[in-house]
Amino acid sequence: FGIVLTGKSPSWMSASLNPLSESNLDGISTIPKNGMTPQKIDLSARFVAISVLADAAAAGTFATRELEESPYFQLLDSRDRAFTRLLVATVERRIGQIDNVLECCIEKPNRGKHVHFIRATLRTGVAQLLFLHTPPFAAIKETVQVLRMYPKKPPIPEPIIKFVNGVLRKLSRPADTESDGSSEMLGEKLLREKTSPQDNISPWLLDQWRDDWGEETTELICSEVMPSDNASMTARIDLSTKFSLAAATRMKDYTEEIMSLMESLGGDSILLPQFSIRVGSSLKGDVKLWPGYEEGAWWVQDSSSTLPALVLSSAIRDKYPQSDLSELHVVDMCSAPGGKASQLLSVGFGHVTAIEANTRRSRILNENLKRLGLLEKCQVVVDEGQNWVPSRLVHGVLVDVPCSATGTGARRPDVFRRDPDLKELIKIQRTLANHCADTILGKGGIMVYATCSLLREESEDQIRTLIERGNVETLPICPHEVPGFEDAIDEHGWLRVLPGVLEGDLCSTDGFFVARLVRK
Ligand SMILES: C[S@@+](CC[C@H](N)C(=O)[O-])C[C@H]1O[C@@H](n2cnc3c(N)ncnc32)[C@H](O)[C@@H]1O
Repeated sequence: FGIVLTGKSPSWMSASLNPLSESNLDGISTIPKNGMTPQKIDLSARFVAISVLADAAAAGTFATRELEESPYFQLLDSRDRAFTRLLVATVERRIGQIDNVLECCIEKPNRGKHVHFIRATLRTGVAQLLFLHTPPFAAIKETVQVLRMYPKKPPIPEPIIKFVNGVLRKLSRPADTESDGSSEMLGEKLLREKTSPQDNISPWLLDQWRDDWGEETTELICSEVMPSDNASMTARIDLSTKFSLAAATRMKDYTEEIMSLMESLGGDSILLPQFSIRVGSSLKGDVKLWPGYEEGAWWVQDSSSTLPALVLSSAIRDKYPQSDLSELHVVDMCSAPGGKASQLLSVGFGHVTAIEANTRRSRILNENLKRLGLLEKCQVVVDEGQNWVPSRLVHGVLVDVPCSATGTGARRPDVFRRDPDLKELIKIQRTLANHCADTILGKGGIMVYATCSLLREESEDQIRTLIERGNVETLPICPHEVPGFEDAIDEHGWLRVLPGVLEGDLCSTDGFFVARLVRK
């Protein structure tokens, strides 16, 4: 795929060069304007990965977040997209170890104009050599070639290109030859001797985990979310169906419907204990192209993320046994992209108010509910939750507060490198939780507070403070309500899911916290 860019020092990401616009596609064959020499860009997966990594590093953001929005990424075919995603995710997941290996063999790091692009190229090269096990010849040649495609002026000088080539070649050479003739690459030896998977997690976060959960459990969490071998990072995708919550709360036996959906998703998908489906490796690529997506048969939702709606629904059914769920009003506070709202709607609540502060995310929420055929019964409110007051107090509230998202790091490695404004997050979490308990929930109503955080400060500590205010108390979660997660119930009757701690298939699930309360 060759694109000819014309003009002065173009920022390859700039809106004026949006490659999706007709004029730029025409530009592939246009004669250079302003007498500038056209630059030919080989739009390969490696080029896109390196460019997005370099731009993200320059902007202080994360490439895994920016990638899908990149106009050049959208021009790649689906195979190249998958490889680009893999390259970017591997670099960002392993960035601490990659940089430590590079530090061992670069005496004077480049600090010039091209610093971000060069660093991104080196990191992408090392990621392929040491974590993706790409044959060294291809990994080095194709990666170094990207430096010659640098899309801005001035081009990267040839001596620098040779230097990058030299570093990657050095790392790929045998370190020592064993007596049996086998040898490991220098890069592999450095990786083994000088780095540890924990180098990829911010030290403040590791310290906090040690304080919160102790050394042994922190080791378990780390080995699950950052295994020493990249090969064990299998892509785990769990789906919820419209039948899952009703089946898990034993409202109706939907086994047949769920099994038939599983079959359509490939013979290697498995049923999780709370009726999520974990898809097998036979399903690849864009989830939007998988069977049943268009028809709204399922949505992507991690199995631990299904727990808040599960324990809310089961308590409301116990509390109001005579009522039809369609008569009850529940609020889904902090709703986008709508996984939990979809569960509540699919189980039959007749009146669900979904509140979301972020306009862009509320559009995604709307689209998701529409695709699933659930929008009709849902009132979507785009506002800060603390401003919303119901005309009548409601029967249930699920408040899934914004948080550090540290429980989702196995899938979104950037959360382990971010430095979130915890003070601000804790403040908004408290404001939202207090507002739900004081102003939204009726007497005897059920409230569920949830975070996908691995920090007590955002979870257990918040619930303690909320209970101390006096108008809510814990309604303990019982083992029979949370199939597969029984061992995650703590001494208070709250659910604390830590990656790597549960047995079997649920061992790899996201970290989550769920507390259920009742309004006094
Ligand atoms: C953890 S996510 C929610 C996930 C969602 N419950 C689901 O299951 O798909 C938190 C959401 O809260 C939203 N948010 C942040 N502050 C908010 C506020 N003050 N009021 C309402 N929503 C807020 C964020 O935009 C984000 O979409």
